[in-house]
Amino acid sequence: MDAIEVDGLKRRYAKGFEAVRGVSFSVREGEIFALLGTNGAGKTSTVELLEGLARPSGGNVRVLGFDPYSERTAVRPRTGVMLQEGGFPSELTVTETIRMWAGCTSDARPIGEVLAQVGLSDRRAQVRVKQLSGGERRRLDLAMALVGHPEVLFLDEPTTGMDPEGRRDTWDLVRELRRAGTTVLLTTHYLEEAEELADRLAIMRAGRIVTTGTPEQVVAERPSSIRFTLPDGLSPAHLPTTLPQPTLREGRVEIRTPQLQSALTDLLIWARQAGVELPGLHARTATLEEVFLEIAQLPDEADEDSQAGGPGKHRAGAASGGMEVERV
Ligand SMILES: Nc1ncnc2c1ncn2[C@@H]1O[C@H](COP(=O)(O)OP(=O)(O)OP(=O)(O)O)[C@@H](O)[C@H]1O
Repeated sequence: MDAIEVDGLKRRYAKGFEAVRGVSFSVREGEIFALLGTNGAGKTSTVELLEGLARPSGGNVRVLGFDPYSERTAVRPRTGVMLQEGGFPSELTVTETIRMWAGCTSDARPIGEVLAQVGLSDRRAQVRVKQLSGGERRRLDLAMALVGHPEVLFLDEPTTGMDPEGRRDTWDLVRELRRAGTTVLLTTHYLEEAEELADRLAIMRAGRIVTTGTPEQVVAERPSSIRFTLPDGLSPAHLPTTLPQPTLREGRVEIRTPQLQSALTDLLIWARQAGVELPGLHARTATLEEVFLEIAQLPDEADEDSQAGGPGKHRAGAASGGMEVERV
């Protein structure tokens, strides 16, 4: 059994707007899974269903084998939740806030231990919540999520507002939790965060998952690129015909290819045989940012087609592993 199982999940808000349109994925025990997507893609709407905060309008969710909405009492004590907005009483100190929360939690961990884990011990522990910086508030949010020994942890944009050091500390902490066997589902706008932490990830757009897999799998589905400056006296027509059609911009050649190794080999053999230097030669696989931007820039009208189930243009299905984007 996977720690989290999501199948055909839908969420419709008042006035019929469908924010989650049939999402399926699973998170294995002890895995870190990242949900990515532009603003409004449906990440929080999805995560709230997994947290049992609302009933899905379609599909199924299982967390540790239970329905988090109808079997909330079985699931809630075993999960930790870090919402986007903590909403703490601002007059309480850090210690008072966490003590209050620990009082509502069965089998709470020692407060000092949790505060030390998120870097809020010593003098910061006596500061009032209203005096905390944005990043410190996120640390307090995280501390609350960790009070009850969670087996599954939901982190909604955990490092928003943190400085680079705070972000690194949080990443280390999340990795430490994974080593201890905690399952983590996080949403983030930081692609670097997903690359650093996620064992697997999914990119959402307009209520659907467009692509999912390990970070390596997700980028491997996009073409790699080879770039160099066109040597004097040569035009793209001189390049080996086995290479994909190159583009030329301000003297730089770009070749986009799904077969990086073989294209690069062809290019280098040709260059050696022709006695040609390729200045500024640069070859690399796609980046998560490129994949993300490509998905984010899909035309808007495609959403309507996909919501209506119309054929053609953009078919971004509840993914099981592949890039499911088609454009005419
Ligand atoms: N309570 C609500 N009632 C109606 N529509 C809502 C409600 N909450 C969210 N939405 C809409 O649902 C869509 C998905 O929102 P959601 O907050 O899930 O996206 P998100 O991917 O988490 O975005 P962000 O990155 O900005 O947090 C958006 O169009 C949003 O306006």
